[in-house]
This record gives sequence, C-alpha cells and structure tokens, in this order.
Amino acid sequence: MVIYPLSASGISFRRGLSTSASTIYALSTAQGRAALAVIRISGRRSQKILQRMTRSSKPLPPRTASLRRLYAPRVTTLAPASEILDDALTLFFPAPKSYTGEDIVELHVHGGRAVVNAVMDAVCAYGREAEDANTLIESGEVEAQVRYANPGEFTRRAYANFRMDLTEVEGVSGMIDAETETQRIAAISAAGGYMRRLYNSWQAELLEISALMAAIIDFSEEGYFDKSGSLFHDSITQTSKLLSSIQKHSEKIERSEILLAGVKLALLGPPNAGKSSLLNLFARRDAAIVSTTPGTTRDIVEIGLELGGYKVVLTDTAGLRLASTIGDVEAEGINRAKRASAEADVVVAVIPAVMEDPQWHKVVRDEILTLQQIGVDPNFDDYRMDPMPLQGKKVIVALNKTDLLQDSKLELPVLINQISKELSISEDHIFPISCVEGEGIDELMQFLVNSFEGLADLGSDVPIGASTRVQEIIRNDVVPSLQRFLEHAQDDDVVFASEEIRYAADAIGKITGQSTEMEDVLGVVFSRFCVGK
Ligand SMILES: Nc1nc2c(ncn2[C@@H]2O[C@H](COP(=O)(O)OP(=O)(O)OP(=O)(O)O)[C@@H](O)[C@H]2O)c(=O)[nH]1
Repeated sequence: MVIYPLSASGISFRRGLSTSASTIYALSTAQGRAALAVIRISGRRSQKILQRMTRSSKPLPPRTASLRRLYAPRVTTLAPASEILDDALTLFFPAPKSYTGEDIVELHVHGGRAVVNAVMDAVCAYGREAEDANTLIESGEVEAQVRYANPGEFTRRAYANFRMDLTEVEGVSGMIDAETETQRIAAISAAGGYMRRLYNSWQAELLEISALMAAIIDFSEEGYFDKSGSLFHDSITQTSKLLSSIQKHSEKIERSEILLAGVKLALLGPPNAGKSSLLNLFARRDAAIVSTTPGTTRDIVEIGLELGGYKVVLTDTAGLRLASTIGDVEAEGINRAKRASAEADVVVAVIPAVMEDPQWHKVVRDEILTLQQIGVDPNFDDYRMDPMPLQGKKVIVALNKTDLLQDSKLELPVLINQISKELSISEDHIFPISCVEGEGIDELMQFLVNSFEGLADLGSDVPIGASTRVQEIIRNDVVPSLQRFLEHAQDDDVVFASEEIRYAADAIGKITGQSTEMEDVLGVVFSRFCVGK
C-alpha cells in the first residue's frame, strides 16, 4: 500500500483503503436557484446520517430511489413544522460498489438556496452527533468526522479506492468541461475506461517483454535463453509492433486535438463584403459591428461557438485593400487579417456578388491564391506588407449580397464560373448567400461542418481526448524509450535494452496512476476539479 501526498490540497491518502477518516458532503449540482439540487455524502457515516435525517429505524435499501421526508436535528425552538427540511428523493450506494468506493448517499432536494443550506447544515450536525466526532489521522492532526468536500475529492477517493485510474479521472473532468458533442464523445471514451484498458494492455505487454529480457540476462549462460536465439528476436518484433501502435495512437490524439481545441475558421475578404454580418449570423448574435462604412473592422474579432457539434473559433478580419490607399492602423489590421487566415484551419472568403471597387478584387484574389499555395506573381507586392510562410488552406467562398443581383438566375452561374476559374476553386466550394435575407447560410454551414470532419482525418474513428500530461508522457517518455530499446537490441545490448523496456512500462504507469512517484501528477490532475465531483 502506498501513501500519496497530494501537493494540490496538502492532504495525504492511501490508495487501497476502503474507507477514509472523514465523511465528506457537498452540493454536486450548480449553485443558485434551480428545480432540483443533489447533495452527496460519502464516507462511513453517510448511511447513519441518512437514517437519522429520515428518522428511519432501518437502513435504506441499497440502490433504490425512495421519496423520504428529511428532518432537522431536534434543536429548534420553533414550531414542529420547522423540523421538516424537505421531501427528497434519497439513494444509498453501499461500499465498495459506489462512485467513491465508500458508502454514498445522494439527496435530491428542491433547488432553493435555503433548502440546500438547511439540508447541508443538518448533514453536518447529524454527522457530528456521534461520540467519535473527530478522528486522529496519520499525521497526528485531528480531522472532523464530517466536513464539506474539497474540489474533486469524491473523484480523488474513487481513485484512492481503485474505482478508477487517472485516465478515467481525466475523462470525468473532460465530461464536466465538455461543451460540444465532439468533446463529449472524446471524454466518454476515457471516462468509460477505454484508455485504461488500452494503456494497461500496453503495460502488460511491456512487462512480459521485460520478464523475457530478465530471463535472457539471468540464464543466458545456462543456454536456456540466448540473445542470439528466437526469443530475443521475438521480443524485438513484439516491441516494434507495439511502438508502431503507440505512435499511431499518439497521431490520432494529435489529429483529434484540432476538433477538441476548436477548428480555427477565418473570414477574409474585401471591405464591406459582409464578413461581420456573416459572423453575426453564425454566432446568432451581434458580436461584430456591421456598417456601410468600408474598413469598419480594423482588428481581429474572435468568438468561440459550436457548429454542428464542433467547437469553432471564428475570426472576423479587416477587409483587404491596397496598401497605397490606407493609413497605418488599417494596414496593421490587414496584416493581422492575413496572419489569422494563415493560421486558420479553414478560410471562408467572403466576396460580394457586386464588387464596389475592382481594385480590391485583385488584392483578395491574390491573397486567396497565396493561401492555397498556388503561387502569386512575385513582382506584385503592393499589399504584401508582411510576408510570412503560408500553408495550403481549405478555402471556401461565400458569394454574398446575391440579393443585389438584377437577375440572379442568369448572373449567378456566370459569376460562380468566373470566380472558380480566377481562384482555382471548385464550383462546389462557392456558396451564393445573402446575409440580409438569410439565403444560403444553412447550406454554407452544413458544408463547413462536413469539412471539419475531414480535417482531423479520423475516418470512422471517434476522436480521442487525452490530456497534455498523457500526450507528453507518450511523446517524451514511452516512444523514445522504445526507440532506444530497438537501438540497443540492434547492438545486441540486452542489459540496456531491458532497462528501456522497464522505463517505458513505468512511464505508462504514470499515465494510469500506478507509478509510485505520483505526487506532482496527482496535483495536476485534481487541481481542475470542482467541488461535489
Ligand atoms: N444587400 C446586402 N447587404 C449586405 C449583405 N450583407 C451585408 N450587407 C451590408 O453590407 C455592409 C457591410 O457589411 P459588414 O458585415 O459590416 O461588412 P464587412 O465585410 O465586415 O466590412 P468591413 O468591416 O469594412 O471589412 C452593411 O451595410 C451590411 O448591412 C447582403 O447579403 N446583402
């Protein structure tokens, strides 16, 4: 049994103890007025508290929801009615098959602040009624038998009692933070134990190889195991296969990142094209100023939103126009617009169907061509105030203000054909829209959502959410040590090779929380939790 001091909270605990010194309670739902609130109690006194609170002579049946009247401790001088706290749905989950691995009680009470406060006061009072109200904990300090939980303490106890490993803990944290469908899907695979099973299988395989290497080292002289023999070569083949799956897994995490952190989408185009109007339609609110004055947007306007289940960071930029026609402030705005487009995953070029100034046309065209890496006339550098390395971008055209066309049926096909040729963009990537009339917006959004799916290139795989901590351990510890194993093995250096395998296995132990050097790791993992979880 190992004691893990937690640097985040300063509390030490043993992993593997079925009960902790104190019983903890907390409001697990959000603070504030609501229809319902859930108060959770975990620890060895929770069942007694529930019995006293419900004035029930027998323990409540496990895992059964029952409607009970909750009573305050008999200390009130008010009328008997004041002893009634609430009528609540109560649940009892006995240890060890509960979230924390301890006895847990859940009280689903009415969500008014006064109700919640009164019930929590009563939990505390009932808990402290017992003769052994305080306990001496390992450090020699006295700890209250019943107290309000620290952030993440329920989950921390679940980890301490082997109810979950660290990847599941991080998955729970991901579920709490998930804002989009993609984030939820990525988090549930970790919370549901998929990552734990995968990493444990890697570790088991490594331990098997490690045992084999130890045997080769110890018994090579007896002739049972030999580094020139097939067992050694089998372990090399096994390790390279494992390394390749670990590298694939790591790449998949990186590709998932784009969807989890948010797809960067930039709006680019000439002044007055309707970029801010389109941003407002995407955001369903007035996030950017819309004005008839060209050049209204001087700086980057960035908003976070959800499109079709994907997190998107949408950027509205200053309209592009010739440097010779503008002042310093606008020129800087245009530089920033180009930078934002260069950094974006997808660029929507907003081009008005009726161009007010043909000069802007050339500026916008050249910028879009550059973004697509189709080369620009190297002599044309009038607007290129701040050249920078650009990567090929997915560019989609929103052909706006189609409501201004005299005869859109006739004019649109000609315009689309012309833009497609000039910008080397497929006609399927040009969407006629009208921000004023709301025409074509849904089709554009749907196309964007479909293209986000392709960005991560995950095929039919679901995105994987892994914390930076996990990614770093895989990238900096697991993969390099397996690569070093293969190098040593090539040189027939069994001793060094064997050390690398053990190092890799230990690094995986750090991912799941089975390593003995866990203080810092635990501090990082639990510091992001809220109270009640
Ligand atoms: N007729 C028509 N007018 C539009 C449409 N979309 C935007 N406008 C108008 O065009 C003007 C400029 O719109 P904005 O959204 O501010 O354009 P912008 O591209 O952000 O402009 P800058 O900030 O100058 O770069 C405003 O008067 C809008 O009401 C449209 O689809 N049809």
